[in-house]
Amino acid sequence: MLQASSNSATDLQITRLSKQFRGLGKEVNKVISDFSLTIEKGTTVAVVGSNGAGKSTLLNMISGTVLPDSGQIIVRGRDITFLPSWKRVPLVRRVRQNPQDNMISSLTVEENFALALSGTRQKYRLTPARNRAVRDIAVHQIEMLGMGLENRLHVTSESLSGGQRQAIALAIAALGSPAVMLLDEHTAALDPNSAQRIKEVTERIVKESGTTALMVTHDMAHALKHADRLLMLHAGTIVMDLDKGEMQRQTVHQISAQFAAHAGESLPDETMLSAS
Ligand SMILES: Nc1ncnc2c1ncn2[C@@H]1O[C@H](COP(=O)(O)OP(=O)(O)OP(=O)(O)O)[C@@H](O)[C@H]1O
Repeated sequence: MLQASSNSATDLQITRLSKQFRGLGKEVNKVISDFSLTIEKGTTVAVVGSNGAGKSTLLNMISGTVLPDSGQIIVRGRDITFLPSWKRVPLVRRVRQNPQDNMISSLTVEENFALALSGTRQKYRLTPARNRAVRDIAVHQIEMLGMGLENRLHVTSESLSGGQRQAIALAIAALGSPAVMLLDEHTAALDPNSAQRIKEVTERIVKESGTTALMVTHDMAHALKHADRLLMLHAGTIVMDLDKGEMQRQTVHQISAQFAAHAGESLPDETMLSAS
């Protein structure tokens, strides 16, 4: 495996990444074009933008479910650009929008932990579910959530609410403090109260595990409150990149007006809804 050089303060370094898809009529859709990004260790970066801007495709390439046409992705100094997704597990974790996609519904919470733990050693199997050490780790992770879910280790994940599942998914994603956590609209499918709870839990989990988070969201208020940096995407490129100071100095409407000036179109209604 190629060991790429990168700054030790950098968790994620993307260089000149491009991806295009071909339609049935062979028309080419350039989804991500010449995309470069460097993220400092422990930073939470929110990614917002137009519909179809390429946000999910970007996360897919970092998690390895889609391979880029060109460019390079380096995580903690390791070139993962073409590494199979399962081999990225120790470095990159993802929490998806739909709670059902984050755990195996028919397995208990403890078994889901066991599976995830064996995956970090790249040998997926359930045997460790009977292991006391797995239980201790699961309890420790669940305690971090502060939601009183410690007594739910032996229920199947399908019997948990959507918010409880997303919370457990975050605790599983934080196992072993991965370099990068990808949060893919992970509160979008929840009712407002659960979404608010999960946003707070996310901030705690991300900070406690010292991980770098890349958080795709259509919730502008969430992005401004919880992120250290805001990237705004349009047509596969970054049209705005604001640090915390710049995010705090401007109103949501100023940011949105700047986006419209750069992108030639307004942010989607659902993005502004949360901030109005
Ligand atoms: N596997 C695929 N095959 C063909 N086209 C794809 C594929 N995946 C994504 N696309 C196209 O790439 C473009 C970007 O899609 P993507 O899902 O990355 O956007 P997004 O920014 O996440 O959008 P949204 O905010 O609406 O979820 C869209 O035009 C989409 O149709």
